[in-house]
Amino acid sequence: MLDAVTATAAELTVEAVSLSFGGHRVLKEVSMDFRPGQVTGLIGPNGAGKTSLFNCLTGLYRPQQGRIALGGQSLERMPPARRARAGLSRSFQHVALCPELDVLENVMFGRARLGRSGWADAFLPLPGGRAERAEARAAAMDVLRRLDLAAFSDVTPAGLPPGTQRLVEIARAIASRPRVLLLDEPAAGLNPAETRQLTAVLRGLVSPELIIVVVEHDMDLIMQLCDRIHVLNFGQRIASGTPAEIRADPEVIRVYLGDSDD
Ligand SMILES: Nc1ncnc2c1ncn2[C@@H]1O[C@H](COP(=O)(O)OP(=O)(O)OP(=O)(O)O)[C@@H](O)[C@H]1O
Repeated sequence: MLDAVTATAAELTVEAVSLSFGGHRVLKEVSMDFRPGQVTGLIGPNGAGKTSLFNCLTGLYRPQQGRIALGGQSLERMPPARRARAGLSRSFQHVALCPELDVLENVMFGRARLGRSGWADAFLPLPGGRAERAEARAAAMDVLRRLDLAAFSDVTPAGLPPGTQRLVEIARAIASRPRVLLLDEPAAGLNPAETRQLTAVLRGLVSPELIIVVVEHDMDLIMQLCDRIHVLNFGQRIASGTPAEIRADPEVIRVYLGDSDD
């Protein structure tokens, strides 16, 4: 029989990843893992390489060295679209919802990777896509209810407050039932009340199969939300640990927390 460790879902692993632009080394032999059932924070000063590492995970950037694997399967030769189909889902620093679609349709768009007949069938009135469209609507509506967004299903995103738009983005990201949810500065532009709501929503998403990774400068959110934290500085991992361990790490305090966690 499998023991508890081997029976858990797949880990996302980064091994000795290095990335350069011209002569500028942005990531230097970075190794870390991201575990299912946990929220992992990725923090560090501006320019430390956090977004670049996200871009390596999603396939937007190709590291010159190192290995990235999900459940032991190398992602190296997989272009971004295939990684998305393999279960990597991402939200961006700036809200990137489709302004012409209403909230429900935006979330349905997130389900497109699960569809058998492609995203066009989810929207165009083609006969082959009718059943799939109904299924996608129902599933998207379920996600909206889960995030307390059902009341906004038929409005377009532009009229919604920033915190609600952010939650719609997250709804779209989880509608694809990802194995890995990568959130790049989800609290950017939100007020404290919206940030608290976001923290609660993200905590509610934790499930045994799902890997959640959050890049964020809001240390209250990071410390409340995360089970583990990795810290980058000048492209190098300088610490990994629980929030309490990271808070007490002298190197992390020196390069990052010293003037931001007061
Ligand atoms: N496409 C690119 N071309 C050249 N340099 C890049 C590129 N992408 C990132 N960089 C450089 O890599 C370094 C790390 O940037 P990155 O955006 O990954 O940092 P970050 O930790 O996410 O910062 P922030 O907290 O400000 O978002 C920076 O010096 C940046 O200028």
